[in-house]
Amino acid sequence: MTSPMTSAAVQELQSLRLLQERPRVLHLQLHRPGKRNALDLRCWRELVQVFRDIAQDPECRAVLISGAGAAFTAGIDLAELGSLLAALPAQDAARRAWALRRHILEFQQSFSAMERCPKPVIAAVHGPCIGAGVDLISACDIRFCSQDAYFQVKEVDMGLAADVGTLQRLPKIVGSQSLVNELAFTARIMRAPEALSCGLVSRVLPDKAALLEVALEVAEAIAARSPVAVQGTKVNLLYSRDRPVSEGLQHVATWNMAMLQTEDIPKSVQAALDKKGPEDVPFAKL
Ligand SMILES: CCC/C=C/C=C/C(=O)SCCNC(=O)CCNC(=O)[C@H](O)C(C)(C)COP(=O)(O)OP(=O)(O)OC[C@H]1O[C@@H](n2cnc3c(N)ncnc32)[C@H](O)[C@@H]1OP(=O)(O)O
Repeated sequence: MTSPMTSAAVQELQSLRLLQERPRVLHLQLHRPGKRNALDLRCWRELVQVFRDIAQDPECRAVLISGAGAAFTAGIDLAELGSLLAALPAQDAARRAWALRRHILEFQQSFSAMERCPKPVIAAVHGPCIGAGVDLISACDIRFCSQDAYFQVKEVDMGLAADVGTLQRLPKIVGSQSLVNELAFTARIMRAPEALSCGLVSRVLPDKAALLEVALEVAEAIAARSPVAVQGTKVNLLYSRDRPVSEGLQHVATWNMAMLQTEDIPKSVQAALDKKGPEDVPFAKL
């Protein structure tokens, strides 16, 4: 079963690479290994397009994101960041500010598209995950890493406040606001064991090969389940994250007044009665 996402349009990706190694699972690689997968403008744009396409792709039910080569990512491409700042309109502060605001909102779109995509996204981090890399993984649904991974909210060392999601999402992932504040104020490197203990990642694997294998297995397990159930779960978890419990409950009631009518429920119930698992049920595409 090949996803439409592995078709011609996707072959044109340059800073990303899209692989299909398991049925119904897409594996997106940050793919500038010679530059430690530094996120260039092409990459930021390709991320938006890829996740918009994945959201619409009925063959894809889960996504894995990893880094090619020696790093997950070295963060924003610093050479390009310099050029972008140098190219701002010279004559007027208001116009420079307006142009910058537009750029920042565009950068934010890349990770928001990933977060809004109803298919669960698993980040598999090995080696350095720096600056915008932390923003990126904060927008993912599940984070695993290898023993050699490290995480750094590096923006403060570059003279800026992080502005593409870390400051907004990380406190909701990591239980301790004090820890987030410390990491963001000091750019201290956090290694895999601490990332596990504070909840940034939920598993640490010995090396990259084991990491990718486990991440693909989990993606496959997600993809085997009812897409109505899984995607409804992601949408409602995200909705509820930023709202009071009462609003989340209203939302899921309204959601499920439509979705409980799915054929996936009787199929799943019958499978359970027959002592079969969801892997044995042929759920229709969504
Ligand atoms: C509106 C803005 C929104 C976004 C803001 C985001 C901000 C951030 O992301 S702040 C963080 C920026 N990143 C960094 O400060 C990391 C810089 N890189 C490193 O510290 C090291 O490269 C790293 C520890 C990741 C890996 O070290 P290693 O020894 O393995 O490799 P290097 O020899 O240093 O690098 C290999 C080639 O990659 C190029 N490169 C590395 N990082 C970047 C980068 N961020 N941008 C552009 N290019 C990068 C490096 O120059 C080498 O290239 P070459 O000399 O051509 O071989």
